[in-house]
Amino acid sequence: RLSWTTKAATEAEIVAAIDCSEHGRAYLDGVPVNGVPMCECHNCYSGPSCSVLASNCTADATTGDAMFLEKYWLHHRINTAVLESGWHRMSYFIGHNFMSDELDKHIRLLHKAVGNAKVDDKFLVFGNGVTQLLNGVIISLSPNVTATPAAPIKKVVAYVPYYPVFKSQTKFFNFRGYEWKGNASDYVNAPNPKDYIELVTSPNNPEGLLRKSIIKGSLAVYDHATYWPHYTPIKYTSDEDIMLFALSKYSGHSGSRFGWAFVRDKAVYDKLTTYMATNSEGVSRETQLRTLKIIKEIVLQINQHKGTVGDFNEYGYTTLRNRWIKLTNLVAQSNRFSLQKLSPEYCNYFKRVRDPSPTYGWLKCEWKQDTDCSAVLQNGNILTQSGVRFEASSRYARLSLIKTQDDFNQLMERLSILVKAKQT
Ligand SMILES: C=C(NCc1c(COP(=O)(O)O)cnc(C)c1O)C(=O)O
Repeated sequence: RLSWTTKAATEAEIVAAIDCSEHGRAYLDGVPVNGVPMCECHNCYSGPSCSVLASNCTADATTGDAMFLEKYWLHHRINTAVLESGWHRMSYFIGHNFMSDELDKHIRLLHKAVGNAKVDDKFLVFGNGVTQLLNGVIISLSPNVTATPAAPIKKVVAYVPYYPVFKSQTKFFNFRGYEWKGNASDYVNAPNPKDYIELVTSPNNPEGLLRKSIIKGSLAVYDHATYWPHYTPIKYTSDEDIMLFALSKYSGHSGSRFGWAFVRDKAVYDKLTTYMATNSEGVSRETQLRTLKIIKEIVLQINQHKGTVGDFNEYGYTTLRNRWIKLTNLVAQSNRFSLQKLSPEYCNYFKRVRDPSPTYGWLKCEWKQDTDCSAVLQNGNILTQSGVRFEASSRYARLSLIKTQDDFNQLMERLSILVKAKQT
């Protein structure tokens, strides 16, 4: 018989039952109205229960907020709810280097079940998202210019188009041991490749192609934020010196701020754990508990229901594949736009050829006068990220395909008007 947990469980179920018309959500920590957390509505919706749809509202396809996975967690609510006591892990200390041993174990089990990364011979470091680990890894690979003033500083590069945070974060922290040096393709034949920290995103953000390092011998950091079956065929088990993974992209829990790094080299591991201790004393213990719960459910469903929609990976892939089919069919109706070319390929996880299901549409404006694609789309009430942010041409714009169903529907409605327009 439950006792002290009844109140918390009851509160959680009352809030979960608040009707937001499927166009929003109420949360335990939401702003209360008459003592009840208010509905937080999806884009274009408003009103106490998110039932009012603004006419001609602007679609927002800017962020990689993987809310398309929310429905899976609603279906799997029994195995993934976490009730946390008021005294849960109050101490600074947990497991090893501020990391839960149990979570370490289950992350490794997850990769073995999916087959996307070789993990047995590598150290594992948790971070507050890949966002925190990225700077941690760059600093860990760079010289301490105070201790070793003669050591050459590292040149941080990425092959265009690349994830804009690589440049903005590296320039923001501006540590003396490294500097941002731009497009990796400018240094392919560098005489001193070990001086280069090459950020390799695979699959790449924005267009979703699998990538490998292009500077032979560089210190390559593989950002595998989307190297999961939702987004790409698992063509090989990645076995790189440094590999980064993001819970935000895999399970959709961007708000939990959890990422992890597999590191082959012990010295780099030690520097990275020192960075994590110095920067934030590790990752919130609440987040580690929540992440463990989510990953345990994913592994359980893979073991019990692989290949059905009960399998998280199948659910994610099927949902995104359907969206990609709708988008490509719409864009094909005119010569105004084109999308990245992706082909069906064999996937080692699904053990079959699977269709493309990328995270983003990498849209090109083909009409001569449409030189600023993001502006063309904004004039059509669609917000996107301009190709310029990725150091690509302004003729490109990135469309996020992973937000809520409402977001995707609004994107498609607005885009179909632009597709049907006649060239003047
Ligand atoms: C949210 C977006 N990107 C997330 C992202 C991240 C962020 O991961 P976090 O674990 O959420 O911090 C890291 N690396 C790549 C290649 C990414 O695409 C975006 O591109 O809109």
